[in-house]
Amino acid sequence: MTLTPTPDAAASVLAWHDVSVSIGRTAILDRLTLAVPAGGLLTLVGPSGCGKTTLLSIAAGLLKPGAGRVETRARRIALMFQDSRLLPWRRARDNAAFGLRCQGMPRRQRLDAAQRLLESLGLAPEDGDKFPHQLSGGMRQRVALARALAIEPDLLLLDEPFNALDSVLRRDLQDLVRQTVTARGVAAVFVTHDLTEAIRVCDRLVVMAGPPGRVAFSTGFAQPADARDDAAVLAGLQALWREPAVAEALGATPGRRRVTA
Ligand SMILES: Nc1ncnc2c1ncn2[C@@H]1O[C@H](COP(=O)(O)OP(=O)(O)OP(=O)(O)O)[C@@H](O)[C@H]1O
Repeated sequence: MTLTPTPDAAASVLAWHDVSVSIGRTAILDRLTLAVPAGGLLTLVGPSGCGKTTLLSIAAGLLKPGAGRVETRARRIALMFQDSRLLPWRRARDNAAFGLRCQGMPRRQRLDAAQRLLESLGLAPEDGDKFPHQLSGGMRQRVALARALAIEPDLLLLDEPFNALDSVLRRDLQDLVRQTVTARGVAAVFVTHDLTEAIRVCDRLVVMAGPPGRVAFSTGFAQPADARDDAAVLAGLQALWREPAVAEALGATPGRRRVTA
C-alpha cells in the first residue's frame, strides 16, 4: 500500500489552523493544522490524553482554542460517542428523531423519517418501537448513528463510536459510516484507538503524539477506502509501523503499544 502526502485543503468543510489549547498551565494541544473536505473521512489516532476529544470539541464549537482558529463551512454538525447516549425513556424511533424534533419537524414526518433511517441501517421494522434497554449494544449504536444522520449533517464527528462492540459488528458499522460519508458527501472525523479500524475507514489518517497533542504523522492512501480489502489494510498497517514518527508516537515496543494493531 502506498502512503500519500497531504492534499490541498482549500475545499475543506472543517479546518483547524495552528490550534493550541491550554487548560490552566497545562498545554493540551500544540499548534495543530488539519482539514477535512466534503466526502472525506479523517481518522485521528493517538495515545490516551493527546487531545483527540479536545479537537472534536473545538470542531463542534464546544470549546474555543486558546490560539489559532477553526474554520467550518458545516451548517449541521452531528456527534456520536463511544456510548450511545440514547434517552432511556424514549423508543428507538423517537431517539433517532430527536434532532429533527429540535429542528421543529412535525411529529408524523420526523417519526417516518427516523423509521426509514433505522431500517436503512439494518434494524428490523419492529425495533423502532423498542426502548434502549431492549436493544443490544450494536443496535443502540445504530440508533445513535441514525440520530446523527437524521439531521443530514454536513459534518460528522465520531469519538470512538464502536469501542464497546465485537469485531464483526464493528466492521459492519465501519462499513456503514464509510458508505454514508461517500454517498452523502459528509465530512467526517473519526477518533479511534484501533489503527486497523482507522486504516479501513479513512481517506486520511493522522497520528497524534503528545500530550501536548500535535501531529506526528499524516497520510492518505493511494487506494480508496471502499477498495481496501484485508490484505491492503494489513499492508497499510505495516507501512505505518515502519514510519519512525508513528512508532515513536504510538509506542513501537511491544508492551508499550497503546494503540491496537
Ligand atoms: N475539563 C478538563 N479539565 C482539565 N483537563 C482536561 C479537561 N478535559 C480534558 N482535559 C485534559 O486534556 C487532555 C486531553 O484530553 P482528551 O480527552 O482530549 O484526550 P484524548 O486523546 O481524547 O484521550 P483518550 O484517548 O483517553 O480519550 C488530557 O490530559 C485531559 O486530562
